[in-house]
Amino acid sequence: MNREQLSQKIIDTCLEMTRLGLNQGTAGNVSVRYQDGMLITPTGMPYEQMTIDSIVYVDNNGNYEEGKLPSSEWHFHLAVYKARNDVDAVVHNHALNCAAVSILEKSIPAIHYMIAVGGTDHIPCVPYATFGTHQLAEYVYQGIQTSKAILLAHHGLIAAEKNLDKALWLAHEVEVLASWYMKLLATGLPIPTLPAEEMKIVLEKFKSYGLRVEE
Ligand SMILES: C[C@H](O)[C@@H](O)[C@@H](O)C(=O)COP(=O)(O)O
Ligand SMILES: [Zn+2]
Repeated sequence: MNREQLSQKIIDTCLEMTRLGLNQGTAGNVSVRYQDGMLITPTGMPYEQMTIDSIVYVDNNGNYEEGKLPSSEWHFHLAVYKARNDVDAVVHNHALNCAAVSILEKSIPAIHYMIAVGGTDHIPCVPYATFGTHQLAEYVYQGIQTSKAILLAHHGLIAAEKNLDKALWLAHEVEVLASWYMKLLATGLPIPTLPAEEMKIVLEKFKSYGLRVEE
């Protein structure tokens, strides 16, 4: 895809993220790897107002186009691309249940085999740091190496995948997992989790599972 097509795809992904109930207001941001950097949503702009000209190119050194302001979270988007060669798209949101679990500063354990969507047996929660900082990007850099989906304490979710469709799909799956976990926590009962051996089997099966969003 060329820059215009990728920019339109970013906007469509943002709008779909809101339609799925995964975000609100101007929270969240979306990027794709592009040339020697990435294309990313602008800061503080409602998704409905974005045009392809609003999307900002940021190079791998953090330089961006004059007259445009990229998302305040461009540091952590670049950190994801630096940490993982196997992903080309990043979605960040403040989805209700993901944010709720992140406020508890908890990772989501293996409550359901679908926890394997991130590539490991839990969805990690990285420590809190102020939005838009190098410290937050550093926590993201560490956490995203373990899992393609991570919670940011007292903030929200990051999901990274091969393309935007897959990244949004992953974000949606993790929000469902987070909603189950919040319901389970509310019961006050002990929460059983799947054993590590079973999760190893599921993780292996997921490598060739065919019903995930096509590339
Ligand atoms: C304060 C921001 O909303 C922050 O939470 C950021 O993480 C976010 O989600 C949206 O910021 P941008 O509009 O700068 O992408
Ligand atoms: Zn945010």
